[in-house]
Amino acid sequence: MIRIEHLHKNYQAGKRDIVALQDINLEIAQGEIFGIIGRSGAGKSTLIRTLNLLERPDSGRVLIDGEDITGLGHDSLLELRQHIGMVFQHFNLLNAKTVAQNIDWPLKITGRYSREQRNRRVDELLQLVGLEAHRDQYPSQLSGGQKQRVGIARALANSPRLLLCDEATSSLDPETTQSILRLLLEINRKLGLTIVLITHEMQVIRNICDRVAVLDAGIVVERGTVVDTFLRPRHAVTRALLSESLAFDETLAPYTRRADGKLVRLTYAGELAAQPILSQLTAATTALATIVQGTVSRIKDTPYGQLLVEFSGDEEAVSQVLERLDTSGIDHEVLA
Ligand SMILES: Nc1ncnc2c1ncn2[C@@H]1O[C@H](COP(=O)(O)OP(=O)(O)OP(=O)(O)O)[C@@H](O)[C@H]1O
Repeated sequence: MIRIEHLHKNYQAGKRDIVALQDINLEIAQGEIFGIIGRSGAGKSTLIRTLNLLERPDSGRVLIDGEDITGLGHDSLLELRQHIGMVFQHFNLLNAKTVAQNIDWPLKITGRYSREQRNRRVDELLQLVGLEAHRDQYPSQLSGGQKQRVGIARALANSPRLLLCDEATSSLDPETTQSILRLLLEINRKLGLTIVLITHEMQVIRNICDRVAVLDAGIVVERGTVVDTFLRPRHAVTRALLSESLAFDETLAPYTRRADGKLVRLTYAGELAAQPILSQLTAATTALATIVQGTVSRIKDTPYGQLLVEFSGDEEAVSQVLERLDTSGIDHEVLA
């Protein structure tokens, strides 16, 4: 649906040339939620803004449904932007207008609809984002989460093909973030809408994205399904962003290790997460399994586990467990 080819973008800051994007190549499929994550200054905003040409790349192409949008003239670009909704970190609402008027605004400026048609559409959108009771309030009377719901309804007004979210939850508290993420997921599923979002929070990616690209200094350093990227991060930047992932915490060892066994990191996902894997690995042996550290949780709809386990006891029994691990389908690494 979206193809980004050899995208480059530099900024000029005085005499300095700042490279914001370097040879970005990405494909984003129809109906998926695609996340772009990176540290501050990585180029995320620049990249997402090239998808509706709020930012013009210096070279490269952005194809949406096969059409190269970088070649569009002024009128075609305005037309295109009606089909690409955008949600902003700071909401960007019109403060002198009510909730309903804010949502109506993009409908009104097309000049295509009667007042009655617009009212009907605004009612539908208010219902979709759960703000029926706030129709006639002003942005100053709303919470951050409610403001973002208005922002989302407004972005959806013209039934876009694509929704861009620029740090849509970064100004919200964790609970409100979750409710906005649930809303985005619901919209994606109900409307089959493609969503591209940028964030610096892995939590956002983990909760709703299907695939992710990790951006660093204007370069895509890693990309893949969220499950794969989270459970098997390859690049140091991804590992650093994954602060919640299971880095071995040295300070735990004296408390939780028996210190005479093999310390093994186990990573598994999907059906394996519902299996009694430790019992199966040690069954009919005298080996003991001690959990040193661990997480069992989910990435979007995929359950997973990451455990640090010490297998101890009789040497032969421990070897037998390690052999079983090799044929188990569980990713594992013997650490000590
Ligand atoms: N208008 C501009 N003029 C000059 N430099 C810019 C401009 N906009 C962005 N930059 C620079 O380009 C690089 C990428 O910026 P960008 O805002 O895309 O990163 P980001 O990943 O979105 O960062 P943040 O998470 O802090 O918003 C940074 O070095 C930034 O300072």
